[in-house]
Amino acid sequence: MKTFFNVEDLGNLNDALAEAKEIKNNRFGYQELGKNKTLLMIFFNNSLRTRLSTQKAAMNLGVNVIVLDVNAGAWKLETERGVIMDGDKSEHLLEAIPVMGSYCDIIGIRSFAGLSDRDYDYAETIVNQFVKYSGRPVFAMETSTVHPLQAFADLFTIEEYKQTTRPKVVLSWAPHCKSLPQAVPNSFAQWMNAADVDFVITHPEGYELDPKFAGNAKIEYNQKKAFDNADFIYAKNWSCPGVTNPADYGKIINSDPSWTVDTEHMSWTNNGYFMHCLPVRRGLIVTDDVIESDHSLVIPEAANREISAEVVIKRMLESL
Ligand SMILES: CCC[C@H](NC(C)=O)C(=O)O
Ligand SMILES: NC(=O)OP(=O)(O)O
Repeated sequence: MKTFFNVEDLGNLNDALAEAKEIKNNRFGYQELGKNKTLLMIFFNNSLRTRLSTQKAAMNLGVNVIVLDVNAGAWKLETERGVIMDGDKSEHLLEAIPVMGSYCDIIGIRSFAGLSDRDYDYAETIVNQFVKYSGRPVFAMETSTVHPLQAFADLFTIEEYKQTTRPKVVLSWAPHCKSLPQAVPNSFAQWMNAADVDFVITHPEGYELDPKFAGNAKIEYNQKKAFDNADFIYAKNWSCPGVTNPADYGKIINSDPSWTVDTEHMSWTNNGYFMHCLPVRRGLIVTDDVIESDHSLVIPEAANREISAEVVIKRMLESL
């Protein structure tokens, strides 16, 4: 596996979920694979779960880990070609990338969407240069448009907790005070569409996800109807994806607090579980009672990030 950005990169999804279950019970069983191998984790943005779980996963596999926070210690990087570098950027990405690639065997990268230029973000301009110029396998640790390690862990968690063969899973928008990327909902939708679940997306008008990710999912603009009889509620904020109105890309076009998930919302479900990728802003996305309830899965969901990362790194090691 040379890149991990989309669900299809794992091949058969049921096989990948079975491998995750096996690794969860035997996470130290493959340490020979990582002997004398190095993972370079590159962060252009903050992280808690991804930073810790991916390092842990690599260490489980016997892999050496280097973590680089590009904006804290490295040279400020120019990402555009054809510019005269007489500003505050000392190094160009096109030198930095192959240099970084020379120190490692596998690269993980986090580079969030800028949320100002939709074409630039949705072309994955930054990350695709790492794929092209590093000479190494590259996996996403949340890029402009995807967060597959999160979605893999989310689906694995649903498989662990589902009470029926084909559960109803609802991706619900919720309000936020900042413009957030679409990467998490994009990947969640992509992976749910590939899984054996009854998938519904609910959000105010104008927040339609890119069709590349929303696929054939049912879109329900009435949140209460969407929650009806749901088994899993996956709450997340995202800024306007610019699908219905490109001029609104990256903007907050709705702040309606009635979309905040509270106990009444959860009463509409089939005694459903609450999920969120974290970090979460209580009082905006979800109330304290819901996220602290015995049907909140946010902690086991975060713990499963170690497992999704270990499957991906293991597969990349096996293909070196
Ligand atoms: C895992 C989530 C990362 C990011 N969240 C924030 C707060 O920037 C997002 O919404 O994409
Ligand atoms: N869910 C997730 O990726 O969390 P971090 O942004 O803290 O890594």
